[in-house]
Amino acid sequence: MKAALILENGAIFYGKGFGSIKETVGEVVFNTGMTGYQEVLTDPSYTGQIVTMTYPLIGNYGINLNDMESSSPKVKGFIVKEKANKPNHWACEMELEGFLKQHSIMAIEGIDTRAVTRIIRSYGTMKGIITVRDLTPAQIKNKFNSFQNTNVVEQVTTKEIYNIPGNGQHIAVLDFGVKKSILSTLTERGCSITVFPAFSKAEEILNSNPDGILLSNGPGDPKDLPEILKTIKGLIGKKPIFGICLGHQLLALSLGGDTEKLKFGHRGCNHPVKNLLTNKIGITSQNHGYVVKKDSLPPDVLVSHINLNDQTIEGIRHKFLPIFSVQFHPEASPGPQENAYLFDQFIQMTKEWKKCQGITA
Ligand SMILES: NC(=O)CC[C@H](N)C(=O)O
Repeated sequence: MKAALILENGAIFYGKGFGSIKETVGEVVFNTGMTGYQEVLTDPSYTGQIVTMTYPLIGNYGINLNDMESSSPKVKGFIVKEKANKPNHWACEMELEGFLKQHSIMAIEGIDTRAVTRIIRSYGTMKGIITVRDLTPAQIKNKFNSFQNTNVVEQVTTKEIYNIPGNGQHIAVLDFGVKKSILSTLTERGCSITVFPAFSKAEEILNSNPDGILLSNGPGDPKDLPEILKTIKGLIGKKPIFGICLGHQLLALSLGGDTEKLKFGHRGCNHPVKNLLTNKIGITSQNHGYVVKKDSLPPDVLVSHINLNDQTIEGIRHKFLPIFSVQFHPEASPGPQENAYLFDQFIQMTKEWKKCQGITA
């Protein structure tokens, strides 16, 4: 069925609708990964966003239940150049189209996604509509005006506390839309995990007596979450803390720093990041539209990592407290796994902290 992608700057691209045919509006962002579309679709941090993949062939290895980053796709829409109709992979359990249909996600194929990307790179991230109707200019304007990407963390956080057993360190994960691979990376290291809803109080989290606290990734603007900042302020100095992506941004805000929106964000699998403490460069997986503002951090917090493409802040570390965070995704999925050492550092930090507290590990 003929469908159109309408961008906020007036550009219209025509293609073919697939998945669940229904109108959708969201923030259009591009991802430059050559593979990993399933992890992208199911990463809760994309809630409210229409994702366009720059790589021109999507769906060629199908969908498998192992690579889900959450129980269902979270994107608001999906834009591809060519949808592969006959996936081929030993692990393939389903086709992309059926998967999107099953979960009511509208997608469009036949779009020059690199042209869309060039528009976003020039004008900045903007809203978009995927539709099969002929909308009038007034209808388009209305659709754009009525879409705001707010209250997204509450859509994806767990409603209930739950535990994942393990024999190692006890980690409390504050779930702002946590990716499954963050939990599995901790599980692989033997951790016992308690996952808390995003709006839990600091007291509740501390009462579970964790060895460390992980602030997860998640969708939306960190400044929309003042309640969570209050919680994090109540955790700082009490336990070791590790923040990832939204968790990193929230941590920076809680420590007195500031965040801002990037022109078009970082989403892909090959962003070079320099660890300023070791001088080593890692290739990282990324998905973020906001960033910690340069020179906004208080004197007791240092910048530990920077992005070598645009020199933005990619990691911070407290000078005295066992607290650090990164903007990129050390759990990868999709992307290179060479940054998983950060999980080991965090676990080591929780052990040392315990010793300093005079508690035998
Ligand atoms: N992956 C994430 O946690 C994203 C963080 C935040 N929503 C951003 O876009 O910057």
